[in-house]
Amino acid sequence: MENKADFQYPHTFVLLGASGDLAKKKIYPTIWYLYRDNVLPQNTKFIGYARTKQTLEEVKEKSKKYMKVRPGEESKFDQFWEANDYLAGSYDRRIDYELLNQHISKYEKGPRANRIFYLAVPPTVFEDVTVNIKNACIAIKGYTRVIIEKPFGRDDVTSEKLSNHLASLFKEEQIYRIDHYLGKEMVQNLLTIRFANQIFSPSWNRENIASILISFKEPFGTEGRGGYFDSFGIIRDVMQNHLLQILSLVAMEKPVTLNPDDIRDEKVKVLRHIKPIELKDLLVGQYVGNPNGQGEEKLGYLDDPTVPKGSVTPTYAVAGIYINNSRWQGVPFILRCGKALNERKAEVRVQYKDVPGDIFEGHPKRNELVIRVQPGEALYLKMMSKSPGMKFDLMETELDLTYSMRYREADVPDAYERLILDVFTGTQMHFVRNDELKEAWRIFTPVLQQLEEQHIQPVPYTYGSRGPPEADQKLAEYNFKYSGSYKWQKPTLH
Ligand SMILES: NC(=O)C1=CN([C@@H]2O[C@H](COP(=O)(O)OP(=O)(O)OC[C@H]3O[C@@H](n4cnc5c(N)ncnc54)[C@H](OP(=O)(O)O)[C@@H]3O)[C@@H](O)[C@H]2O)C=CC1
Ligand SMILES: O=C1O[C@H](COP(=O)(O)O)[C@@H](O)[C@H](O)[C@H]1O
Repeated sequence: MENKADFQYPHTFVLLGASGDLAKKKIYPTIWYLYRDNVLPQNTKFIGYARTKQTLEEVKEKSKKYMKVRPGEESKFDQFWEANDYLAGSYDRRIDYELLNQHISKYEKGPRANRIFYLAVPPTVFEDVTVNIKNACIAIKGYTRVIIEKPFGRDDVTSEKLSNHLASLFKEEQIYRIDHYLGKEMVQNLLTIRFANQIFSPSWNRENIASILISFKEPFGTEGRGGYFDSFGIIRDVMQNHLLQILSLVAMEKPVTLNPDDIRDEKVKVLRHIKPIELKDLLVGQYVGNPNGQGEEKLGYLDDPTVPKGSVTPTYAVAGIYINNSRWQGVPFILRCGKALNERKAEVRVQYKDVPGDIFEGHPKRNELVIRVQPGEALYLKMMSKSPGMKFDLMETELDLTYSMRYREADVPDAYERLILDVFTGTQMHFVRNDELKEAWRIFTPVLQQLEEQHIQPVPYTYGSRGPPEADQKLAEYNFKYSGSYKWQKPTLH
């Protein structure tokens, strides 16, 4: 870790947008867990900043219900809030940031002091906030780092404008672009699975792999908050960032070292081998209410009063992507994501080719390596085996690494905990670099424009279903075979 030596000095973590939803639901709980677990620099001050005039006690009241406090941790929880302050101020007036600067400076005794700014603010105030941080709040005795959340623009042009703006204020190493999927255990494990196992490396290519499905499913819709979602849609919300990031980790070449820039160089390289997606590569859907469902399930996307009438914004999408390099040419990477589906699930399915020259009557099913990101981290390899006993039958089975069974004591931290700690230690391995972002928009912008300009009608699917039936046809077109015969024998404990 780069900056552990710095941990002896004062640090200030400024949460801009401290009155908002993300702050109360995610960021306050995360900094509390990091504080509780004693992994942050001892002398860290947390300052919430937002326009709302409120006391720290009110901030605490609003976020308390999202923060787990286990028995025996009550006094530590009180200490955490003692390390907090709240300051009300505008986002656009320099004078308010000068006051913020004075406030931070009070805690910065000694030769060195570092500052981290977390921007949990809407994109509309983004430029004002960053300019004012630069003009009035830069650390003079240590580093200044800024953490930013998506959306990083809504197409190539707006994203580049934002990147240029940021680049005019900060060096790339000061900017931490969060894609919280990069903080998830199994996404971080991809590098290890791929490059620390000789068994996978030689078969990870077009000679052996038929297709790769990278999938995100969520069992709830927009639930009255579709107004924001409608201007983005599922492709910008999930596919262009989370799923494409996973794709680049699954497909990239081995980096020279584990240095963050070596890894990100390889991620960019693989993205550069992908042509912009075309309409023919895409299927989009939008959920409709389920008349037999309960509560929210009865409501379709267009029933959400915050969604414009007749909106064609996709809430579901499948895209087939080809990587035009010698490892992957001809292998479809299928990205699939949707809201209001039958389950919460994010996973990667690496489907191997059919066994050539089959000698078995039962016909072997394809091997499939499943990397389940959530819920319940797991890695399992579906394979064929002889059925135990006198018979000589083929049987589908699996090598199963289910984390909850194998690592009972392990505490898998939340993505945000890892990522915020990474900012303190200065490791950018799990953050999105400017050139990765540029490539991601290059791949998706043309098709997003075509969807909007041609007003492409999404295929309807029912709330709580697996998505539009047409999506399975699309998967089959991209050489993803579902046999439907696999039965998982859930292990029983002895
Ligand atoms: N360690 C563990 O926890 C393990 C758990 N299991 C569990 O066993 C169960 C089955 O294993 P799994 O690998 O999912 O194997 P299956 O081959 O049974 O299912 C794979 C997935 O295919 C999708 N599917 C269903 N119908 C179709 C269709 N008509 N066309 C295309 N795809 C379809 C479903 O996901 P979707 O709707 O997303 O398309 C399904 O989850 C799962 O619940 C799995 O979690 C298995 C092994 C280990
Ligand atoms: O970035 C986003 O991710 C969430 C899903 O995150 P998860 O960690 O719960 O899987 C999604 O609900 C949201 O629409 C999207 O913006």
